[in-house]
Amino acid sequence: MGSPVFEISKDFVFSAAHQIRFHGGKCERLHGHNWRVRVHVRASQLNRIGMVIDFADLQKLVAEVGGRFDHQTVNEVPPFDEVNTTAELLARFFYVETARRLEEREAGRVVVSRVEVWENEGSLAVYREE
Ligand SMILES: Nc1nc2c(c(=O)[nH]1)N=C([C@H](O)[C@H](O)COP(=O)(O)OP(=O)(O)OP(=O)(O)O)CN2
Ligand SMILES: [Zn+2]
Repeated sequence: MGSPVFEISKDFVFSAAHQIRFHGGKCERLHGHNWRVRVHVRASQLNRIGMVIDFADLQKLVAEVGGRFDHQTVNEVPPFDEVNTTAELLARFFYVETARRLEEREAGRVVVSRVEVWENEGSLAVYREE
């Protein structure tokens, strides 16, 4: 039998405007999305009450990372004043920032496994590290 892995995820939704620099098409013009960010985290060992981490605590962590974007122009919010605002790069940002906070809180017991970012119902980018 393989070693056990538990995984949970939490969604965070924000509404914001952006434009994709150098796109060369319509997405270079300012437009908006209701972005959905799904952060998946995993652990081999559950906490003392049988959770990877409480959904509510994960929600707080992800909201700390993503709250800065809500009802803003993403291109004006660092680091996206210098980094392009693609779903791929937003996914990487949520991954790195959530991973840092989880490490501080859980000392390595819980790690981010992947981050999914939807720009709309049919357009998804995934970031993970191998
Ligand atoms: N690989 C990526 N491609 C595109 C990105 C991206 O982040 N990564 N982003 C965009 C634009 O932000 C655009 O607003 C979204 O594109 P799209 O999903 O094509 O949106 P539409 O509303 O035009 O989609 P339809 O399903 O065709 O209506 C572009 N590409
Ligand atoms: Zn867009």
